[in-house]
Amino acid sequence: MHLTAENLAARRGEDFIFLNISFHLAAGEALVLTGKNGSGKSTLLRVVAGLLRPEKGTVIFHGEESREGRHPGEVSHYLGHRNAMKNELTVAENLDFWRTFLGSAGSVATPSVEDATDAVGLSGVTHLPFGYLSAGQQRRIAFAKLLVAHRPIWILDEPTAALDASADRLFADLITTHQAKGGIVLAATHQPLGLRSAQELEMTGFSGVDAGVWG
Ligand SMILES: Nc1ncnc2c1ncn2[C@@H]1O[C@H](COP(=O)(O)OP(=O)(O)OP(=O)(O)O)[C@@H](O)[C@H]1O
Repeated sequence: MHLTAENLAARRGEDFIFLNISFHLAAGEALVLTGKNGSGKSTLLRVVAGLLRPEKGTVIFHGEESREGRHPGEVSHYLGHRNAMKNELTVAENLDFWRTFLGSAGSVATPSVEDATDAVGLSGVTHLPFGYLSAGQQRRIAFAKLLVAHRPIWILDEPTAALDASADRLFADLITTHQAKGGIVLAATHQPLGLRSAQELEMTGFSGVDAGVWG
């Protein structure tokens, strides 16, 4: 299993945000994107997730079940800045929706909604409307979405924003467990996540493109 990006370039509006980005991630490996605000981290993650079309270049996932390459967006979880949950639905209804909607890639067993909320340190909240939870609790439930449906690639944009120190450690442990099972992780972050087998890519944004940083 591996994920390969070759010579990716993306534009927002008139400007190129990055050019010639290439990377290769094998099973169990992670890519951590760093760089200042506006440097293009979210843009690159959205390209890999299939939410934005690259201006040029390719990104392809090769799984174990088939020799054919697929777009990684088909086999990824994307955790963006927003939590992608409905405030008026309960935690259980939200997670049930995602479990059904996403299905499971492959035949990997996934935890129940209750077990997934336990795993993010929030037992006994599944009956509450999502909107009743605090910002940090909501982020934890958004993370539980990654557990209730199996996806080999996790694409995480600032996953630990709004979290306390214990949640930081918990997320790092869940990500490490995903990697240990052969999962691939791409994460944009302003704070070290302490991931294992991680490559770092520092994004420089439009000014970097101008200065020829990306060659
Ligand atoms: N929808 C859009 N239309 C035009 N430009 C955009 C759009 N979204 C983002 N941009 C621009 O693209 C550049 C890269 O933004 P991006 O969100 O990828 O940065 P980032 O590194 O993730 O930043 P942050 O650390 O603040 O989350 C910025 O200059 C931003 O203004």
